[in-house]
Amino acid sequence: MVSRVEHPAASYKKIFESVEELNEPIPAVITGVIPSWLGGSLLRMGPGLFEVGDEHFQHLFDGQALIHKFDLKNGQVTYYRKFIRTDAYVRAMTENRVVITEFGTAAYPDPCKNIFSRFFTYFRGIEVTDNCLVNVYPIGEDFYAVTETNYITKVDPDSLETLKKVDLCKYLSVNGVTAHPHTERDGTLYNIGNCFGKNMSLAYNIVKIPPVPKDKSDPIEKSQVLVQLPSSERLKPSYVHSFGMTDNYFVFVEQPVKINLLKFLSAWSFRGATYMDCFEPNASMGTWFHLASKEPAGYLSSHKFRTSAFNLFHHINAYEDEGFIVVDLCAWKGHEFVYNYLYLANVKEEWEEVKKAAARAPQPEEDRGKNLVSLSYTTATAVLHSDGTIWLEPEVLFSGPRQAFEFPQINYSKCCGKKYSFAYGLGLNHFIPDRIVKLNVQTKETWVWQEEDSYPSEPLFVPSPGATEEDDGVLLSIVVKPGAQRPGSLLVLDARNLTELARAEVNTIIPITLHGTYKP
Ligand SMILES: CCCCCCCCCCCCCCCC(=O)OC/C=C(C)/C=C/C=C(C)/C=C/C1=C(C)CCCC1(C)C
Ligand SMILES: [Fe+2]
Repeated sequence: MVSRVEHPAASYKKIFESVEELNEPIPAVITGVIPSWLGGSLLRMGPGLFEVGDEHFQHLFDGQALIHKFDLKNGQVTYYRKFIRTDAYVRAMTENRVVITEFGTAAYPDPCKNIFSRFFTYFRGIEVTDNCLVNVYPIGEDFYAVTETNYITKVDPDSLETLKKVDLCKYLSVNGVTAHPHTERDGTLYNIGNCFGKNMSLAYNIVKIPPVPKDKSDPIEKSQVLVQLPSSERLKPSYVHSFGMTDNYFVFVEQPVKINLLKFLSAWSFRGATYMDCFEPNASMGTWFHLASKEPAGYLSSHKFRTSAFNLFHHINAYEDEGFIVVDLCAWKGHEFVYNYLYLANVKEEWEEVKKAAARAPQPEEDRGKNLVSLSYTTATAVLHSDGTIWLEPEVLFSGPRQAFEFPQINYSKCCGKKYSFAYGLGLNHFIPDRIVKLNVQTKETWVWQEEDSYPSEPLFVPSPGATEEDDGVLLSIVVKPGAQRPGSLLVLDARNLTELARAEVNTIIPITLHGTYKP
């Protein structure tokens, strides 16, 4: 699956540019045949506004949250999008400037205010962003657009209207949770987040939101902390973007990208500080794996699993087999933070510059290990050392120079936490998304969908009704082809071999989307 594709025209810049929301859904022009059983909505989140007034957002994860929807019904498709009315968005629109500090862009006090109110603005404390550009998923019967802070935003999945802002701190002892919860068949939802505990102690809390109660009340009100995991450093928790879940265990990977809490708490009183300024690498800790049992919930503190340094954003899947826990991840070798390379100025460079920057960044490839684990199908190793630590070496499932397999998806309803064969992902070519990949995690066989000057998004797997095979279903991805007559499209691929079944094209550019949900 190693791509040799080049992008000299740099048309990928278009997916990092602002667009307007739509007043009503627009019909798409369909080629091919959309399976008749495929009726529902593809909901996705991403940044859609990259500047306000004369101020530009700096980082890929700063643009204001835009929700996208492709509706599929009776073989017809429409496309719709709306900006989420977060406080960050509404206040930016009202004041025509960045009002709330984003991940990599600082807000400055209003220059029109007098010196006293500007002074007090500095000391009002941290105004945490609610810019929910990362993902949208259901909690009970409701849908929420989310980032990684304590604020999540309830949205109407039909009209895309913003309904209400919810502060998770009211219900849970966390400073934020990931945008990648796990959901069980009955609707129970698990997530993980940093918690700056008592006496400045730090921990990661795994939290649980139950299914909708019989009285139909809001399940978020019944949230609870299930288990607490310790931080390797007292004042520096690691950045956490996702976690793994098997039938009986939670898997938390503590990566060497640290949040310096002192910097975090003090940085905000200085002009121009952002979340990005509070991260720092730990060059000596490597990467720590933590396990917690689900039932009864408890941290397994006697197990000290360690491996060499990598950045981790996305778990692919984890499962138990013959007494082992197999954990599949998208890893980036090294301790330097990959997000340092995702400033908009970098990803909007000309192609040769994009390639040079990606060559300096942590690499998605890994080295091969020795076969000491007794599972017949893996070369991954786990070696017990005299100090009680267990040193892990991975088996590399895919590796290519500056070619990442990222934004992984699986047949979630069938395979989450279970032994499985197929992962689907977005192929990043020097950070530019330019192909869709299917990977057989057992045999390492790959399949690729790729088209010239086309930039796809994370492919979501939708199973065929009554399917018995793991890969019997379709992949849905938003593809942007900037030079085309109808540059935005919904692509429907046969998940068995990545052949195109249909595409539904609209006459608008669709900016980059990060994650989303298919609502049947
Ligand atoms: C789709 C194509 C992408 C093209 C480029 C991608 C390059 C790929 C690099 C690897 C994959 C990265 C995946 C990341 C995906 C993502 O969605 O990230 C978005 C994350 C955001 C917006 C995180 C925001 C987090 C915040 C504001 C956290 C705040 C906090 C702290 C830092 C400390 C604790 C408190 C608090 C407030 C929670
Ligand atoms: Fe993510």
